[in-house]
Amino acid sequence: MMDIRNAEFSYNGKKSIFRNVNISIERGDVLCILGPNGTGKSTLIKCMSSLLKLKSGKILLKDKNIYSMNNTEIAKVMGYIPQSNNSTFAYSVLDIVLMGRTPYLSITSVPGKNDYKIAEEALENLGILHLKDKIYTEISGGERQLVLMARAIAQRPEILLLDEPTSHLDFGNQIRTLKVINKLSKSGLSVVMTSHFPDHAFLSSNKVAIMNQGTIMEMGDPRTVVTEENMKQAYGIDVKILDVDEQRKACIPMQIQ
Ligand SMILES: Nc1ncnc2c1ncn2[C@@H]1O[C@H](COP(=O)(O)OP(=O)(O)OP(=O)(O)O)[C@@H](O)[C@H]1O
Repeated sequence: MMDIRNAEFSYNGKKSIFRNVNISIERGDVLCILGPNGTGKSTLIKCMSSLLKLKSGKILLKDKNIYSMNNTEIAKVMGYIPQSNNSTFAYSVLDIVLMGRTPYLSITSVPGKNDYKIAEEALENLGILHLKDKIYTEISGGERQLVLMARAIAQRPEILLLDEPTSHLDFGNQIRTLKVINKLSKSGLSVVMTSHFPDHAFLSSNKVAIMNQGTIMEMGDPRTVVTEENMKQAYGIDVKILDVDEQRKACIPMQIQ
């Protein structure tokens, strides 16, 4: 679905934010990118979305160089939700979600019955159909995050890039969002998300990458990558990884002195 080969990026042409990044994302993969503040997770996701151009290396989306594709071509395959979610215009929630259908409309056409159905289904899946007539700028930050997720789902992409999708969400909505990601990945959607919560890697991902000091420190199955040693190396803190049950693990910070 997506291949990142030997990627290097720099904002000013001099100091690299990251280098030697190699990632392969298959159909149905959920890749969770962990790592300390400022290590380049959002920058990498922006490169994957084509918003930022690599200094060197390649990003292939379904075997095509992403930088040779136009926006509509990309939008038919990829959804991207950035970290910040501001809007200046007083659109309704339903209008915002309908924007996800734009790649499928011609310049002169308006959304049809089927587009409304898809948009309402996306809102319902995330448990926020009741917000559909509210004004986007008048709902909470967490609700906005869910609305943008609904918009990306309504876009029916094959790969979804989510920059900290749970950062503004309450505990219930964090779990609900991870469940939706799980469900969508089972039907073939590939997801790349950044997170500050190692537990989310256990809950939702089949792959995890730890970004540290400008490169991918380790990548693979969450159980082998999210270890006490790697958490210490990446974040400089002691944690205990506990078996919660046979299926699940939890990453618990050690006592704060
Ligand atoms: N527009 C920009 N111009 C120059 N440098 C930038 C720009 N945006 C980010 N950076 C720098 O790039 C580095 C990586 O930032 P980035 O936002 O990708 O990190 P991150 O891992 O996503 O951090 P966080 O977890 O805090 O969101 C930081 O040192 C940051 O200061």
